[in-house]
Amino acid sequence: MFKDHTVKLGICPIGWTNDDMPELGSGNTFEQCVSEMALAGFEGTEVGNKYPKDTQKLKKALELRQLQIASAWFSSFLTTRPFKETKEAFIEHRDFLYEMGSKVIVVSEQGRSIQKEDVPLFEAKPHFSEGEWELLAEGLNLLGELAREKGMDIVFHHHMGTGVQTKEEIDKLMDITDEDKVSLLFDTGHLYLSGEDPMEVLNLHFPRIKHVHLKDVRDDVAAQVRQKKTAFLDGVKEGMFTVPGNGNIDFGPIFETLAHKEYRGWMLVEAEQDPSIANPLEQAIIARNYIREKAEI
Ligand SMILES: O=C1C[C@@H](O)[C@H](O)[C@@H](O)C1=O
Ligand SMILES: [Co+2]
Repeated sequence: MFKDHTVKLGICPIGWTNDDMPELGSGNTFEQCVSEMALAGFEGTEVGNKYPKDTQKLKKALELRQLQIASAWFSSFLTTRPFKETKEAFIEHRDFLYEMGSKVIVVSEQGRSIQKEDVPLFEAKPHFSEGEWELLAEGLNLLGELAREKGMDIVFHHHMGTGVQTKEEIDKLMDITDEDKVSLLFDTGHLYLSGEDPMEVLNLHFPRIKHVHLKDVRDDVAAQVRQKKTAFLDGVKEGMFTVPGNGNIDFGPIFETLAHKEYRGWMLVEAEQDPSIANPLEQAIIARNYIREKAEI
């Protein structure tokens, strides 16, 4: 299906330790996490809160396991804080990723996000005013220029509970940002949970997609989250997300389209769950086997 070497397959540490809820998987060490990623058959990862900050130490630990750093999450506050604050933090983050050999930088706008708030996920997401959209577009174009200084790209992460969640909002963001400066991260789980058709976003925005998160959704848990007005992080703890092959998304057409359109870049399994309930190594193996079967890689 995928031609040799066009796609790299990774897994994010969020199934072992969760940056938003450090109590989840607090006993799981960095070494266990990266060893199990390699054991399950992955070649890359993103950065989690337990990874060494020292790039030499991190490189050594990864080289021993033949893993690469695909990218790492960056929270921007372009709609709510002075640009200077986001810029300074972004440059530090960019330089760390550059040193680690990454080509893309994941950016998520967290201005007015309810991602970490105790409010109903399906009712309380922010809706940006025209002024906020302008701030976001201008700021992202500037971050894109800063990334380009190092030959890198920013990939914008649409996300549940933020101002860029729905297909309509993604379409608008792509429309008002510079295609040469702002690329898109395609996260299957966030689109599906929001009620969008991931295939529509994939087909429409494929030329801008430079990073992929493979996240599955359990329909029954998602329905409970909606009905009980649960918050995002509580939904995560209840098992709203899982690894591909373990939930209700059919990844067959998604893989076929990515392969057919000759996607080049990383695809990373990213499934935040409670590791005391969903054993991270077992989940990683389930995902790896499913991808081998469905995507033939
Ligand atoms: O890429 C991601 C990073 C996480 O921190 C986030 O909450 C998760 O849902 C996600 O998609
Ligand atoms: Co994601």
